[in-house]
Amino acid sequence: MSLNVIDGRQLAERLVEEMAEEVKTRTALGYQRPGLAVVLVGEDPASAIYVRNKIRTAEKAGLHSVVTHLDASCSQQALDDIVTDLNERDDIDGILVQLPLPAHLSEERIINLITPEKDVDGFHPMNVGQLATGQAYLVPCTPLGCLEILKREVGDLSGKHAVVVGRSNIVGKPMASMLLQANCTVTVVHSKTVDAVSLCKQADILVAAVGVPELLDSAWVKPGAVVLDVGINAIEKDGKRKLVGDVNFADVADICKAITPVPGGIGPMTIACLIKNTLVAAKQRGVKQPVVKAR
Ligand SMILES: Nc1nc(=O)c2c([nH]1)NC[C@@H]1CN(c3ccc(C(=O)N[C@@H](CCC(=O)O)C(=O)O)cc3)C=[N+]21
Ligand SMILES: [Mg+2]
Repeated sequence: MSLNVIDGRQLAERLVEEMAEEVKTRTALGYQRPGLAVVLVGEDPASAIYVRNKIRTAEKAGLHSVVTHLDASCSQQALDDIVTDLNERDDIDGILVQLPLPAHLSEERIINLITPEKDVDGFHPMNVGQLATGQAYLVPCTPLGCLEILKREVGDLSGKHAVVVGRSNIVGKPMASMLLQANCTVTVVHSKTVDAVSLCKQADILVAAVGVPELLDSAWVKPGAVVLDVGINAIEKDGKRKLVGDVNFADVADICKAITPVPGGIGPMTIACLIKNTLVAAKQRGVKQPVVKAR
């Protein structure tokens, strides 16, 4: 079987270019530039890199962006105040508070505090409920990126057996909702599942989101399956730091129809979908301000 390694970087770049065109058109019509706010608490180096990537991509798309960096020891009240202010700001369409938060801060409280209209992560219970009832508005970026890839690689998903490995609120659960909405037969496999391997082996579409380095090898994959690897795990190999997914790429690559690599697969698509959600939020809010043309 000829192997198809899905180039998430290239696809994401194309999506961002398309969105940049759309932003240009909208601003030319007098709409305010879509605005994305990212809030980072603490000094985790991986989080800092992700936030920088998000802002760089937002700028490529022509968005207005604001980063708020709070000290790791900041109070819940200080974080709440920042979010409340962003909720009210007219120049901000999308708000993302980078997770995980330091242990003394409540993620649940922040997820509930971000106004659903600006919740570009799609984590607010209102947006989760809208997705679950087929009224999707803002949906989580990582599964949305997965769906974009599947639309291109598989086309019509109707009747396909999709197996999602992992049941997090961020990836597994919303991924299962979206696949169900697209008329797949959906199985969710998790740590308490009996015989996960044989269930995965039946998948036409296999989404791995467990956070265990290279857990899924060829025994888990049906020949001809499309495999999406959501995991981003830093491991030591031959004394060097290396990023690997939840799938043993080398072992699986020659039996599947298509596979996303790590890095360069789902990660860049997640960020492209964050920009997409910011545009969705901006259009829904529809803030149009008079344009004063300098001459
Ligand atoms: N509120 C919130 N929303 C998020 O969406 C969110 C979050 N918090 N916290 C952290 C995770 C992680 N995440 C990634 C996004 C892109 C890449 C990405 O682009 N990765 C590249 C490069 C990775 C690298 O070189 O380190 C790749 O896979 O090719 C990775 C990870 C979003 N997250
Ligand atoms: Mg996200």
